[in-house]
Amino acid sequence: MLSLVHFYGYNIPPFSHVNKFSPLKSKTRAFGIFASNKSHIYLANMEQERDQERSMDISLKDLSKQLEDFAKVRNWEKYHSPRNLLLAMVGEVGELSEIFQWRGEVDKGLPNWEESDKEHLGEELSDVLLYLIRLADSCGIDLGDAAAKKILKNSIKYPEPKTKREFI
Ligand SMILES: Nc1ccn([C@H]2C[C@H](O)[C@@H](COP(=O)(O)OP(=O)(O)OP(=O)(O)O)O2)c(=O)n1
Repeated sequence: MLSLVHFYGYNIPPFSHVNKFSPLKSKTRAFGIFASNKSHIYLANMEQERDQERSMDISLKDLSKQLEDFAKVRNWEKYHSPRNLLLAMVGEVGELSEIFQWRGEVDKGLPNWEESDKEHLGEELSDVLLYLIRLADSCGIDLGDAAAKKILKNSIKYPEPKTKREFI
């Protein structure tokens, strides 16, 4: 994947590279690109498919590995202590809150928001998630496992309503 990406001069930001890319599919796509005059259409389709694959298949473990590599190659592991990561995450929660600050109540789906504001929101949500994953890793906590267990615990603490009346 990287060679294909580099060949076309794509500038891939650190967190958008995901390992879930089928070599078979990428070969098929590469052949499509070279075999056709309409290479820009194939390239656009390839980019779109890659976006879909990214959002569908990514797991906490994928993200955790990418974050580990990101810190390792920059020699940032020494800074990624539990306390520093917690503070960084809280800072990002502050940046996330600023997006909602002074807007009043916001409808679900954010129907009246500019696309650029939604993109910004996605970035700040990601920063919080990424630091959270890194924090959990730095504490030796398997976040996926812990979250699944917590959902189970919540369901025992707050059982499903048995009657419609209880549902309210
Ligand atoms: N020591 C660091 C610094 C950054 N990051 C990563 C995790 C976050 O996803 C993102 C945070 O980067 P910035 O501190 O530049 O924060 P923002 O992206 O929010 O930029 P800004 O505060 O300028 O809006 O980069 C990291 O892992 N470790």
